[in-house]
Amino acid sequence: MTNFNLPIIDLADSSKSNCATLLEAASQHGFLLLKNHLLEETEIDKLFEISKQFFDQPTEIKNELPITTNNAGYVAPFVEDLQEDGTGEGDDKEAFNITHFNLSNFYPNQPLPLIFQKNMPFISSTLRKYYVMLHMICRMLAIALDIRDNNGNPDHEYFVSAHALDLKTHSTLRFVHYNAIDSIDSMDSIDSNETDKVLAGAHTDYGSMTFILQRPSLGLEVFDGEKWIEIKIPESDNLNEYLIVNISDVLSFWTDGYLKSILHRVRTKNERYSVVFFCHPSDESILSPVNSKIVKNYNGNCYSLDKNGNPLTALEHLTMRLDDGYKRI
Ligand SMILES: O=C(O)CCC(=O)C(=O)O
Ligand SMILES: [Fe+2]
Repeated sequence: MTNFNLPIIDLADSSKSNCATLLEAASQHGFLLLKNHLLEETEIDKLFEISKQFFDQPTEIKNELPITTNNAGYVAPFVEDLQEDGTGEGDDKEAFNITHFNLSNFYPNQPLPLIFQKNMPFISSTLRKYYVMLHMICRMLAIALDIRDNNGNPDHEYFVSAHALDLKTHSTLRFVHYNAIDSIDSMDSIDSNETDKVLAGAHTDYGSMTFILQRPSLGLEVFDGEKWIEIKIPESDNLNEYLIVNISDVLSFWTDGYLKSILHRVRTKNERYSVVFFCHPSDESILSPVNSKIVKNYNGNCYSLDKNGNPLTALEHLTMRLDDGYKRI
């Protein structure tokens, strides 16, 4: 399988030329690596510790708060099927979703297992940092796209405003655990030439952008239109140097497809943990293309309409995608 070195974007550099570099990465590849991001090594370690503590528990305990139709709680193996083309058998992974945040204090309005409850002050402080990074990236993209308001004046806060902290959103923090393949019973179903197995089916993400942390650093693959490509993270002494960012559906709709929401999946035989933060704009955000010359000239015709021909809201799009992914609940 081909490897792919993701473009690296320095979050500490807000110069106009770096905004343009970010836009190019987001429009060419849809996946990128952030360096000089805001998460400390100790924080990332702690997120994975909390995750392991939760998933190490017996199934009955994990299942005390099963996933709800509005995406909160524990996702047992095979409950979710991310594979978009309908050929999937369900994902052999388990996850816990924390969602419905009150963005003024980053506490969720959902019942939580004890392990997450105990660590909520820490988790909230991490979420606050994710939002700072989200806003920085939103602003850089808007500058590079040179978004204008109705009067033709620069509106470089357009994406930031859609993610304002006083709005209702479905941003979601997800802890995911993939089993090692030799502990999976269904070895027969694995192609004899293949040592790895798809553990999260091919899909695009539903929000505006996604931040991904993974341990170990392998298993993520993106589809380049013809073939699957394994994402390679550059060797570094510092395990936490890079944070993966994945441009998702909402930013793609807002830019008429100029920014790419790329099909991706997880395929590995190793035990793997990931901590994924799905950023969503306010539920009411309209998913129609922004006022930008670059977007107009691109003319991608790439956004969804409802049955009356109106652009979808972020919540309508999310609800549609969740219904599709959780056929089993
Ligand atoms: O586990 C990962 O690294 C990413 C999983 C994923 O793509 C998703 O849950 O949307
Ligand atoms: Fe994803």
